[in-house]
Amino acid sequence: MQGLITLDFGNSNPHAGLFQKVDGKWDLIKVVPFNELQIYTNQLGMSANNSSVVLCEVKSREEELAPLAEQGYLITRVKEYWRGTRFAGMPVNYAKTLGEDRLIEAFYCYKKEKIPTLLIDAGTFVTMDVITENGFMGGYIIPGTEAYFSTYGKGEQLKDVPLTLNFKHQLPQETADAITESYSAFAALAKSLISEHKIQKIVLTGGLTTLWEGFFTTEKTGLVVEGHPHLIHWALQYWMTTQIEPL
Ligand SMILES: Nc1ncnc2c1ncn2[C@@H]1O[C@H](COP(=O)(O)OP(=O)(O)O)[C@@H](O)[C@H]1O
Ligand SMILES: CC(C)(COP(=O)(O)O)[C@@H](O)C(=O)NCCC(=O)O
Repeated sequence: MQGLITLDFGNSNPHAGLFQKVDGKWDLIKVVPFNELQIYTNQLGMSANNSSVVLCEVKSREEELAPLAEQGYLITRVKEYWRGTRFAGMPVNYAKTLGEDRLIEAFYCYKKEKIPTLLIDAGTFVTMDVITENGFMGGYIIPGTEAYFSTYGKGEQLKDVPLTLNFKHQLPQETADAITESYSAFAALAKSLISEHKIQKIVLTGGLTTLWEGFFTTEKTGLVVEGHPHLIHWALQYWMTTQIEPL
């Protein structure tokens, strides 16, 4: 058996993807919180003898990573291959400060989709990136719902309004709706990107995927909208096995 552990160290919820190559084909066996990784590698018979590790980090967690290095795992880091301008043949029209998560997911879309794609990773922050046959074209960083709605804590009459993430997609006529529905301003930004860049496909990932799906399914746009819950792990697996070492 050959294994690959993909690590996504985002701003919250660091997690790991456990891949195994079975009959020449890579399967994602499980995605687990990083602090439970050891339990599952033991269960699945994965070790430094048969598996390697690939890491995408937006937030450094060196101390938590140390035990893996001590066990002898070879850790490939996306950051060591990202020097700006181009990444594995993909032109990148963005500063070198581009987050590794955005980079690696965009690379996957660039290679797999071949049509103008809007990639939305709705996590702690929401990123909205445009990928075309010309590469990574740029994108926005907007607050995730937790960060966004915490702003209302500054308003005396707004701070205690109970909110549910239930969108009505209508002109609000009471306070809770007026706050909640305002988040759809970001969906309006996505829609303007769609027309400006002739987007044919939207790829959604991250913890808030379902919420974002709701923004696009209320309209008949003719666009393909695809939820890809473990995009980051598949993107890391794809990059690792095609660009770094054909495992
Ligand atoms: N199952 C879920 N249902 C609703 N919200 C979720 C769920 N899982 C995560 N979230 C929300 O998604 C955000 C984190 O998304 P995630 O993609 O895990 O983060 P990161 O971008 O840091 O990796 C948080 O705001 C959290 O509230
Ligand atoms: C934009 C992000 C905060 C998103 O991180 P996430 O919410 O997925 O953890 C991350 O990609 C990041 O820190 N980027 C660096 C700045 C940039 O991409 O321009």
